[in-house]
Amino acid sequence: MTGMIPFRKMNGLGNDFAVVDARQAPVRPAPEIIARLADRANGIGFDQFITLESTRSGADVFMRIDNADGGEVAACGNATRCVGWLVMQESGERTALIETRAGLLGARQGEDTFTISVDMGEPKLDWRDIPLAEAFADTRAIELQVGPIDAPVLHSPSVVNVGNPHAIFWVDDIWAHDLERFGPLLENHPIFPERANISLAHVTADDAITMRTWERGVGITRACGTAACATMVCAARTRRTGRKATITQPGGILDMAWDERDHIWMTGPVEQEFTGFLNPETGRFTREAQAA
Ligand SMILES: N[C@@H](CCC[C@H](N)C(=O)O)C(=O)O
Repeated sequence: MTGMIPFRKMNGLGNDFAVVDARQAPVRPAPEIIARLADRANGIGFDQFITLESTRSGADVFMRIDNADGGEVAACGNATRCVGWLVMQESGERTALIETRAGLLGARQGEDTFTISVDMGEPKLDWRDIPLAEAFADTRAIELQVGPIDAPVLHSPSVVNVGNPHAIFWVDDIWAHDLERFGPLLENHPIFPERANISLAHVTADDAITMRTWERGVGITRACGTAACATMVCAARTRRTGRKATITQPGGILDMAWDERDHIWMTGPVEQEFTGFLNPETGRFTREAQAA
């Protein structure tokens, strides 16, 4: 029987996480306990549950990621920055190497302690890797639409996998569409056998994009790091922008670049909110203190 264990609440641009340390003793709450803890009315309230585990890969830490619905996923950009920051706090170094199910990700301190850059690796562009349920030779714009066949309200998204699957719909106004309604329909569309994160993106300049995201397994988020990575790649691939852009989401701004080695770089803030204790078997929790 496990007792109460410490957690810390963190966020990157308002995309928030409960982070637990399982490097000394295993911690693996059941999906329904994670969903209960994620609940904003009665639980801690978060988008992802992050577990730090030990690893023999040579990385500093393995980061396990569970969505608010309790489903495990391979990638989370904003949490990678938070975990990078935590590792750097522990080690006193200015870099960190984080193992995820999507690969090894390098993080480094930015212009101040609370700004972290992460190398999110290479995008996967082939339809089989996204994955899609049917073949599309060109994933810059796939046949998928919402609304009447002759006057769709959303159509022809760009799709990409940046450790997790994303579809980006290009629009003129990210607030003109009912993402709360279309998000769950598109997330669960049969074209996406592993479901997908769904974003609306508006290119405002050659180096600036505004966007918002319906996250798979979560819903509307204030920010999504991997969605920003996906949007950078898709915007550059479709020649809507160059290979560097600021991406503005409701929670704030990320600096993005898709470099000449095909790696995606994301730079943005991390924040510690408070600490507490939780019981991973029962979902009971207490909130302890405001983080310094
Ligand atoms: N918030 C994340 C993405 C988390 C995972 C996503 N919901 C999925 O199911 O793939 C980010 O910052 O990237």
